[in-house]
Amino acid sequence: MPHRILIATSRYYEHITRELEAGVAETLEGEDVTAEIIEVPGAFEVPGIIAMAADSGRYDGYIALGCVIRGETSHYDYVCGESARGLMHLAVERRLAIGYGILTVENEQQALVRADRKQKNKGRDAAIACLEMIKLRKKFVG
Ligand SMILES: Nc1c(NC[C@H](O)[C@H](O)[C@H](O)CO)[nH]c(=O)[nH]c1=O
Ligand SMILES: CC(=O)[C@@H](O)COP(=O)(O)O
Repeated sequence: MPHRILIATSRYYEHITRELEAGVAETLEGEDVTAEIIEVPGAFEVPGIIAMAADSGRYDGYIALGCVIRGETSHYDYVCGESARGLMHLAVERRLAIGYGILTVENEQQALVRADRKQKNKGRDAAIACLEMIKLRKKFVG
């Protein structure tokens, strides 16, 4: 039975998140999984859509993708902090297998390097984490 993965992706910096998605897709290739992408406006909405999807019971794991670039105000801190806190809450309180692929960076150049499959490829890291947490969850939760 293939593992069912939901990729919850922010469209706020689409040219960045598309590259993260490509890193995820490359990593999942050849794995016994099915993957579905759902889009949200920004990183702030990612935990909420995963919570809603988790209520369906249709997925074994989740990959959260996004890109948050610091602006002039404290908004960056809230978007980064609350999206991370929301995902951690889901992982711990609802035992969800989540790979974290939301970039939190100072500028676009830092984001490009981290999304690029030939450089830091953070999409791959998030996919690997999700796969490993799905397997570990089956060991402890069933
Ligand atoms: N500035 C960034 C945002 N801001 C938007 C929020 O995530 C949210 O969609 C909005 O406040 C409406 O609820 N989102 C990112 O993903 N990246 C940013 O750099
Ligand atoms: C991360 C953000 O929300 C940021 O892009 C918003 O920019 P600003 O703080 O200049 O309003």
